Amino acid sequence: MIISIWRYSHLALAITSFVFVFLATVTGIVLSFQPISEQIQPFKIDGIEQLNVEQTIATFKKQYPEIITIEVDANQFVSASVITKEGNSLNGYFNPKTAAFLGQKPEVSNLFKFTTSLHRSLFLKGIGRFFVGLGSFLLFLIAFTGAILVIKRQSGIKKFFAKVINEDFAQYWHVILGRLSLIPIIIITLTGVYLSLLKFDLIEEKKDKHNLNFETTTVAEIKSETSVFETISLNNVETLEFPFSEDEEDYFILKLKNKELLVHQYSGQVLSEVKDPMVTFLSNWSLVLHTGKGTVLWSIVLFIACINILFFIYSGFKMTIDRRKNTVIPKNKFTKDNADIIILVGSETGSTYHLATAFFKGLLDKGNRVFISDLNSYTNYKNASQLIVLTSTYGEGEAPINAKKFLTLLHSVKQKRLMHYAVVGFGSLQYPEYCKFAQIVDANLQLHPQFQPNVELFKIHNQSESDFKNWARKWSQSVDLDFDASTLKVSNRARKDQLFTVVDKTDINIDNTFIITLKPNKKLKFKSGDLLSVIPKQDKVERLYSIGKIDGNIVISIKKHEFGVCSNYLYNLKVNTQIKAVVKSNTSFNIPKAKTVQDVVFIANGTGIGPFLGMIQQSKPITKHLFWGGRTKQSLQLYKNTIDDSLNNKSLASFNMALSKETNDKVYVQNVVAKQQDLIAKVLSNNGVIMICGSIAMQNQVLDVLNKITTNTLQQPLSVFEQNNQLLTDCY
Ligand SMILES: Cc1cc2nc3c(=O)[nH]c(=O)nc-3n(C[C@H](O)[C@H](O)[C@H](O)COP(=O)(O)O)c2cc1C
Repeated sequence: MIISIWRYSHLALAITSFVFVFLATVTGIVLSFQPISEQIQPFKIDGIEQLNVEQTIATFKKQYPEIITIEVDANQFVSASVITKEGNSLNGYFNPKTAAFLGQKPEVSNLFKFTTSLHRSLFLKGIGRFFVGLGSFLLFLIAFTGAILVIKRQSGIKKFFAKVINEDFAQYWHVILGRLSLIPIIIITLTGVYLSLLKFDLIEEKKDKHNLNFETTTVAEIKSETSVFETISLNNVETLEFPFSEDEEDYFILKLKNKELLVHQYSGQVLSEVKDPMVTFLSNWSLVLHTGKGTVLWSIVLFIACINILFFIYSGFKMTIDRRKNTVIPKNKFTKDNADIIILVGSETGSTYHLATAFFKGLLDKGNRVFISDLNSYTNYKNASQLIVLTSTYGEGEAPINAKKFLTLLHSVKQKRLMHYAVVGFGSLQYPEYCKFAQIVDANLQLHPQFQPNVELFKIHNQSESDFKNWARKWSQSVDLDFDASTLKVSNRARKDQLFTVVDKTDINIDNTFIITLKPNKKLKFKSGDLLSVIPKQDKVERLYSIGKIDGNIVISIKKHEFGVCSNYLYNLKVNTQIKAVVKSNTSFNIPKAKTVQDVVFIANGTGIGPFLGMIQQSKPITKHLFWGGRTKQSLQLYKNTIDDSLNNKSLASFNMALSKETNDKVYVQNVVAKQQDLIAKVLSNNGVIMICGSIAMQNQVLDVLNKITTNTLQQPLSVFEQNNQLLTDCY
């Protein structure tokens, strides 16, 4: 709940201040170039810190009979106002070492003038200034609430800069850039607020007055001490006003960075010194920090910070819109009390709702009485016999936002009927506490007297649709429901189709199978085991194909079904034509990293070999073994060259084949796996991985065989290796 307060505050502040922040940022980007454009002008003389004021006055006096002022600006350019020997007045930049005139002060460009007005007051004078000041304060609050959100997300201030897992572009960069530009943004906003308060006289700059009379100046002339001008280097000067006349009561006014001195014009003694109040010190620093005046480096930091603010506006709103789009609970047809099946969803950013909704609709379509809600709405259900919990995990193994109250409710709400339950955890293997909250929910339901499990806790990495369909299949079998999980229609999240060119397509073989090779038209990152999503125009239903990557192309092995809409569509594509599709990453079925795993066993039947065709060719220092089941020797022809090449160049260590229609004794892939139990046991005990792709029927048979092998030879059930992520499946 707490995190939601901070998130809503962050969002509410962003929405209310959007216009001002946007305008201030865009103008800020333009204005950050002003100090840079000033610094590149040719008026800077190196080494002015080695000159003292005495020397400078002497140099100027040699050249000009009368000097009115000398100034040193934030860029360390020296300007002066003098009268020449010819009696002309000369104003502009000078070389303090020679008193030579360098040029007139250039006019501030119209672009900077215009942008400054817009930045300061939106051309609305006082009221505009007020709103800009307010906008600056709101941006400070946004940065502050953002920092709190990062602390919460990272589970503590100490982990503020710890690694962030990249699951979503907008979210990842919002956090990464937010952390990096937090300090500059806080500085920009606080100095902005300070400067506004100054403008409205809400902060008063009370300067002390000099205490000087004629007697002081006369006494000063008598004492012969060294001139103060000799002790002050020129770069510390802001302005030096020369005496109005030669009368001894007229003096120099020397404005330094932190004080003002009145200096006797003949003796060089300090007649009076007034220190700047704290307010002036802060005002000067605020101006420098807010505008970058005089420093190219800080101007660049300000520029980058402004660009980041624009990115935060984009990524922040994108995340909000995505979240809103995602977290729509579908309309219930049945009430909680007249439904038989209750689906409760736990989700932080809404992704789980896609699969939950598809499942809910699939069950409804089959005439089931289903009710869906979020986990925080858990209550008693009069007629329901099945509870399904679909929940993600957040923070460090914590409940997502709409599930925080669930565990308390579970123990306080009295459930009159005995219910069967199933829990599906959605998470990411990149987090150490993988699907932890689902585990906690499952453990609590196990201990609850009113609940009985019907399938084991099921964990899903990266919202894998195929894994979810596998679970849905298992669950529907366990409750004896006529439900075809493969027909679940999952809505397409902001689908961005890409173009692919058909570069090769084989004829169909004896089993009506063919291989299609597609080349992405644009550079695309993908791996063998990822999924190609195709939506044929005819029925607009998404199909997912496991892909292999060979020479940067996508290779798919497809069985052409007589009335199969998508398989016929793909088969009828001609070489060099283009198709629209999307590659979906499927990290739970990519070949593991060679660092962690040394041996991998691939098991497939039929077209399930597709992703493995890419994997066996990869030249990773992993020992790879392939088991494949087909019907006849001819069935192998499609894949033979790739397998032979891989065996020849040793990227594949062994190949075991089972042919079910070649001889009378039907041999299936699970039979050849059973014969290689030593290899399987060695791979699993060596922390290796087994990957299975193909039909569900084959998967079930293979899992039985594997379980026997692990139980007999390693004295552990297969589930132990499954929990250890040593068993990866992608079956349909
Ligand atoms: C900040 C953050 C923390 C996460 N922590 C975990 C975690 O501890 N364990 C885990 O398995 N997944 C974790 N995840 C991954 C999410 O559970 C996963 O992305 C899930 O699919 C999100 O589903 P949802 O959008 O429905 O909440 C985390 C994600 C984020 C952004």
